[in-house]
Parts: sequence; structure tokens; C-alpha cells
Amino acid sequence: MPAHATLHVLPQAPGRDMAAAEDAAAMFLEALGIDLDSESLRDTPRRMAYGYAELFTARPFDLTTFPNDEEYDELILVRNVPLRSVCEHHLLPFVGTVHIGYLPGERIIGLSKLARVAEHFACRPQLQERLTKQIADWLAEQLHPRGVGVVIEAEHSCMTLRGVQSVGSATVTSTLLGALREDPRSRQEFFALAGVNA
Ligand SMILES: Nc1nc2c(ncn2[C@@H]2O[C@H](COP(=O)(O)OP(=O)(O)OP(=O)(O)O)[C@@H](O)[C@H]2O)c(=O)[nH]1
Ligand SMILES: [Zn+2]
Repeated sequence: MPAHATLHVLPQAPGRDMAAAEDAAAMFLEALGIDLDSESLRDTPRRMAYGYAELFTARPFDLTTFPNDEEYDELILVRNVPLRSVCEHHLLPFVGTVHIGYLPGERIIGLSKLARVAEHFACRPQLQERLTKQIADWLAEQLHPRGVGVVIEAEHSCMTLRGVQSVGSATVTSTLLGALREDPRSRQEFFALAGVNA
């Protein structure tokens, strides 16, 4: 094992074969006409393989919830959670923020878990729309809250750095469930607290 490998210890993932990924990355780069025969490029296939594996590896976490003893019944919102994912069409990153809120029922969730669940679903080839909905659906299933709202604002590098090259464009998606979808006042409050003009 090379000395630098300790920098890249990754959790095992089903179906993951890092040696095969490294070989494939070398073939891919060579097929694009990139000469790997220099000191700085020699390890690039390994870096690529580990770099993508890292983007596709979420940190495991425990779901911690608490009884809502105080019967807190207003919105709980964590906003501006940094988010990075990879678009499944081009395998290029999309980067931005997610705002996650809910109207609690009988249980409340540890606040950090809202950011962790976003990471959980972001660490795979994704569509922004699907990612938004997966976070919201997961919270609804786990917590049975009265409402859930998730907004993602992200820049897709496949759209800004290549292709149409719409530099500075941002994509906004939202999923609202329960009272945050049905009740106009709650909906408005959610968007206001999230800092999204709606
Ligand atoms: N709906 C949706 N589209 C996405 C997302 N990420 C990337 N895309 C789009 O996926 C589409 C793929 O279109 P294609 O025409 O097959 O790919 P392409 O020829 O590289 O297209 P251009 O990007 O327009 O050059 C593009 O329009 C991307 O902008 C996402 O999260 N959601
Ligand atoms: Zn893309």
C-alpha cells in the first residue's frame, strides 16, 4: 500500500472496487488523449477514483429524536446547510445550500440530523428534484411531523462550466408536505424564514 493511501481510507461500499476504478480512470483519460506519463499526472487515475468514491460516500449517522415534551408547535428550520452532490447526467458537481424545516408532531429530531440526512441522499449520482423530495419524504416517514419543507438552491457545474455555460445561474427546487403545503400561512412563513422569495 503506498504511503499516501492512509489519506483516503474510505468505508466499504457494496460493489466498490477501487483498483478497477483506478484502471478505468487511466483508460478513460488516455482515451481522451491525456498523456499520464509525468510525475504530477501519474497518480491522477487513483486520485480520480478516490475523489469520486469520496463524493459517493456519506458518513453514517444515528437518527436521534426526542419527545416533544414542551409541545412546541411552530416551525423548526435549519437554513443554509451547505450541500454538494453530483449530477447523474454528466457526473459533474452541483453545489449550493439546502433549507430544511418541519412542523413537529410528537417527536423532534436532533438538529444536526437534518444536515446529515441531506448529505446521505446527496452522496450519489443525483437529480436536484429527486434529492429535494428524498430528504422531505425521509423526514415525513421518520418523524410523522405535521409538515415538512425542503428547498435547495444550487449551481450545476454541468450548466455553468460547460455546455450552455450559464455562469451564475442557480436552480431552486422545493418539496412541501402536509401543513406546509396545504396552509398558505405556514407555507409563506416557511419560505420567509428560509430566506427564499416566494
Ligand atoms: N432536471 C434536471 N436536469 C439536470 C440536473 N442536472 C443536470 N441536468 C440536465 O440534464 C440534461 C442532460 O441533457 P442532454 O441533452 O442529454 O446532455 P447534454 O447534451 O450534455 O446537454 P447540455 O448540457 O445542454 O449541453 C441537461 O439539460 C442538464 O442541464 C438535475 O438535477 N435536474
Ligand atoms: Zn449535468
